[in-house]
Amino acid sequence: MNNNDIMALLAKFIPPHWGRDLVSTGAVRDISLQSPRLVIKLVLPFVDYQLETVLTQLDENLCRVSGAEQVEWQISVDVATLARANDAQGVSGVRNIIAISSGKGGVGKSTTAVNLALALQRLGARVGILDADVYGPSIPMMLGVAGAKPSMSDDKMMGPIQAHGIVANSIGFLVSTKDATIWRGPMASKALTQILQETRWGELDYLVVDLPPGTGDIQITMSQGVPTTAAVVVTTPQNVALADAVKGISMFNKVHVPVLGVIENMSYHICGQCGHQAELFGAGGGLRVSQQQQVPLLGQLPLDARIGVDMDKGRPTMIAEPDGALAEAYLTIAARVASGLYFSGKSVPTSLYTRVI
Ligand SMILES: Nc1ncnc2c1ncn2[C@@H]1O[C@H](COP(=O)(O)OP(=O)(O)OP(=O)(O)O)[C@@H](O)[C@H]1O
Repeated sequence: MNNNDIMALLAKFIPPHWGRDLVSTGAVRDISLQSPRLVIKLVLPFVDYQLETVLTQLDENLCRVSGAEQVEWQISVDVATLARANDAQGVSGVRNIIAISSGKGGVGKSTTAVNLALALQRLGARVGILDADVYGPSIPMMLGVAGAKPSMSDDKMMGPIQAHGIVANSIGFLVSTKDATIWRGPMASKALTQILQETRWGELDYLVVDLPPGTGDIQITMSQGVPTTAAVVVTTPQNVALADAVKGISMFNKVHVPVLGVIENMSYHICGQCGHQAELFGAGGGLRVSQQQQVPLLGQLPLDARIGVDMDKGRPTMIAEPDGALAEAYLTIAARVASGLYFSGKSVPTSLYTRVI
């Protein structure tokens, strides 16, 4: 067997959510013929969805080249740490921070952030979520842990709340919304920095940060105070939301945070009775924005009553219906976010960036 022939086959293969092939990504770690099997060991620098299924397309050719009768793919994940977009101090143990924002309120940013965090976890990552939405912290309720209080240790570090396999902290656990609504930008930003730095997150591959909606001073200060790796913008297809999504993308461009793309939420409605699909808020808006702004459209999610109902019960759709079509949509978006993040920046040594205290 000639390993070069096998590497040549692998080097031609670009998996669906990837920007590059298996070999140049550095994912191929070992190839060995253990007759009758060809064993290929991959270590992925980001989580992916359904890669195993996709890779079987290569099996026939790999068997022909190697003389093996079957291919065994051994896949594990070691999420790469990407360089941060700004000089803000890194967070102990946290490899990458993904900011979720929306130009306009009420477009489903928090709902999407929670399901995205849970989808990343399902794909094998260690995930945390920080609810930085000072003016409407909804994540405690969405995760079914409203009223919980982070534990406090002697060194004044908070222990995050555990929910559905991820860890969470929220301004909502710590101050009343009434107190927070009168905060101005610097104060909101200070509270965010504090909660970010003074939580014992543990080892995380991705920390998802749910920013308050809008593109004003508060959001700018906040995005500068957080050692963000990249951002995602959530919008609905309505013109007014799209205009604000463009403002959101411009804001991140101004502060040099890479935008991984746009998620269009409430894109269409499927009638529960007859299955008819209706574009209530107009069609193609998210795609137009993504093309104009030259960022990917990461996915479209339907307006589906179950998404809201599940959230209200504290069991997000990713948990309530883990094998349903909606979960599949979130998993696909999560895979695009994870690979987009990896390909958007420069990998750095994890040990330098994620000092654990
Ligand atoms: N795809 C969807 N289908 C149906 N309902 C949805 C969907 N996405 C969000 N919702 C519902 O819309 C409402 C607003 O969602 P959410 O709180 O996530 O928005 P937001 O953009 O974070 O709001 P805010 O600007 O207040 O932070 C919630 O009641 C939520 O359950």
